Amino acid sequence: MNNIAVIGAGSWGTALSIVLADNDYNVNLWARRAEQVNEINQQQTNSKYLPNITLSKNIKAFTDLSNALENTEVVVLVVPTKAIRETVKQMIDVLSQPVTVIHASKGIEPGSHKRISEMIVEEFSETNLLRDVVVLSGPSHAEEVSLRQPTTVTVSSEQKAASELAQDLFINKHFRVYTNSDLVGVEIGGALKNSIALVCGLTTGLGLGDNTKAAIMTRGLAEIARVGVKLGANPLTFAGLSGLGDMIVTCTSIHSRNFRAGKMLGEGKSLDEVLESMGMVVEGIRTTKAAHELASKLDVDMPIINALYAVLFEGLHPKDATEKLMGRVKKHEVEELSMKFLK
Ligand SMILES: NC(=O)C1=CN([C@@H]2O[C@H](COP(=O)(O)OP(=O)(O)OC[C@H]3O[C@@H](n4cnc5c(N)ncnc54)[C@H](O)[C@@H]3O)[C@@H](O)[C@H]2O)C=CC1
Ligand SMILES: O=C(CO)COP(=O)(O)O
Repeated sequence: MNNIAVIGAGSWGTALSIVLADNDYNVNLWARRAEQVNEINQQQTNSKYLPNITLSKNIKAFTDLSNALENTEVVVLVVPTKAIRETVKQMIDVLSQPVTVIHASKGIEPGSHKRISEMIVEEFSETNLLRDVVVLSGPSHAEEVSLRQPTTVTVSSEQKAASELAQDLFINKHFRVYTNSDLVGVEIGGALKNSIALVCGLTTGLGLGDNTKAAIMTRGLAEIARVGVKLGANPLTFAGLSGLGDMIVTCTSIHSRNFRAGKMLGEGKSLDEVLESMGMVVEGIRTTKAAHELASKLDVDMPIINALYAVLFEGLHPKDATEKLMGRVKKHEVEELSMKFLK
């Protein structure tokens, strides 16, 4: 198998294409806009998403999905969470062979509270076109992966062989890939850290410092672990690359769109102004809706996520949200967590 389709030519789809091309695969990269496809094929650049990076000639771009999916057994799906279902539907319309789908998106669907692998399986359910579904997640900003800086990620699937296949496809001397059998934990950690990065950005925008950021990251991870364990995740996954690792990178990196969006909100910009100026997906906004609903449905204590929801969608001022969080009733730290895990 030499052809791999990468569906979604934003920053992350393009960076993953670079890894696969470095590993000698022919990459069929699908993008929606013809000018972007022409730029990739003629100039070997994708300047809106990864400026100053030259792409390998092994990466060929297509606007036609059926051309991109031709002769491929593996599809790497990297569109924003809100586009997962419609993109999978379009893939099903043109696929003539079963495929393994490796998704690398991070989010949860509001309303259904489905993880991305669940949405993919649901959309394929009436067909015999899905072999396996795998998630690839971890601390990995596209900007640094495209510069071949040392990066580590996790792949997870309900099928061990499928996660090992994904590991073999992507691993190289710059990009180290671990397997983890906890699909729920890997997807939940990757999705919810985006909300926590928005909060870290918000407090930074308010002029607060590193103590506050460390508090949000640590207590945010406790919230993620609580809801993840209720959904069946292994608590140890949250101490790994797709949990703590991704929390650190997203809450501290200048590359994080979620952190940058939160910072602008903290500085007083409106949500609409922020989203307009980003021009790239800020997954944490939509995922916060889903997480807020999940917390209430599963009766899980998620004070930081709920405060963020109130700031984003109910007009609560971030300063009032901070005061509210700090004025909560006294709690134990470790006992509280371990009790929940043991339940
Ligand atoms: N950028 C990064 O460093 C990383 C991103 N991710 C995740 O990867 C996913 C994609 O993110 P990026 O590539 O960064 O986003 P991006 O904003 O750079 O690009 C998004 C791409 O999706 C396309 N798109 C937007 N709406 C679409 C639709 N309705 N149908 C089909 N395509 C559509 C856009 O044209 C664009 O090519 C997100 O879930 C993100 O959380 C995960 C790890 C790292
Ligand atoms: O998931 C990411 C890095 O691992 C990307 O985070 P942002 O979407 O906030 O840039």
